[in-house]
Amino acid sequence: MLEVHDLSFAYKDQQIFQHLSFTIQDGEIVGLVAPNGTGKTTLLKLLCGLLPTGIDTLKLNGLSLHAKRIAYLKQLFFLESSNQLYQDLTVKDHLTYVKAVWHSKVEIEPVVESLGMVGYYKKVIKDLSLGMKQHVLLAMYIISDAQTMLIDEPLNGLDPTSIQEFEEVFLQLKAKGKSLVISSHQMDSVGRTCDHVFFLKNQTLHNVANTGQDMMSVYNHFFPKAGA
Ligand SMILES: Nc1ncnc2c1ncn2[C@@H]1O[C@H](COP(=O)(O)OP(=O)(O)OP(=O)(O)O)[C@@H](O)[C@H]1O
Repeated sequence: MLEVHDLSFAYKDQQIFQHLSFTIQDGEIVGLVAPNGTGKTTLLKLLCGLLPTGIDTLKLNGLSLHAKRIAYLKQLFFLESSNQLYQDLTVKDHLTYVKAVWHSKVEIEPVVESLGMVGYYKKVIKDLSLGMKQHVLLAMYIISDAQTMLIDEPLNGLDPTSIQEFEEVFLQLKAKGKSLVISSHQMDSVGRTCDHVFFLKNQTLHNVANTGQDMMSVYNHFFPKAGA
C-alpha cells in the first residue's frame, strides 16, 4: 500500500501541488489525468524520490521514503520515458539488467514472446521505433516484478492492437496484486483499466472511482474547453 500524506511541491516559484493526501491499495490501478503541463510526471517523480518531499509524506508498505529509502525504492519501478533507455545497448541488455538489479524471478523469454518482441530482442535501442521502445519499457516493468509500478504515458506511439495488449498486461499485473499508477491522456483506456482516476486540477487531486461512467465526460467536467 502506498500512503501519501500532505504532499506539497513547487518548482522555484511555481506551485504544483498543495496538501495532497491519498492511499493506493495493492491490486489497484490508478489513472493520473490532467492537461499537459499540470504535474502528472512531477507527481510520479515525487512518489519515487526523484524530487524532494517532507519527512513523513511517503510510505510504501509501511516503509518511509525518508527513513528507509533503499527498502522503499526496492519495491517500486519507474522509468520516466523511453528516451531514458541506453541507445547503444540492446533490448536483451536492458531486460537482463532489470532482472538482476531487482533480483526478480520473472523469466525474460516468455515476456519477450508474449509482447511480440522476439524480432527485435537483440537490436540496440537506437534502431527501434517509439512503439517498440514502449514495449521494451513495459517488459522492464513486468520483469522487475516490483510491487508498485509508476508508468508515465505508456500508450504513446502504440498501434490499436498494442494498446489492447498493454491493457491486458495492466490487468494481469493488477490480478497479481501489483499497484499501478498510470498517467494517460487516453480516456477510453483509462475507463477500461483504472479502478480510480486522479484528476489533477488547481494544485490538488480529485479522486474519482471508476463505476463505468464515460471518463471523457468526467474529463470535460473538470477541464471544460475554452468558451464552453
Ligand atoms: N525541472 C523542472 N523545473 C522547472 N519546472 C518544471 C520542471 N519540470 C516540469 N516543470 C513544470 O512543471 C509543470 C508540470 O510539469 P509536468 O511535466 O509534471 O506536467 P505533465 O502533467 O506531466 O505534462 P504532460 O502531459 O505534457 O506530460 C509544467 O508547468 C512544467 O513546465
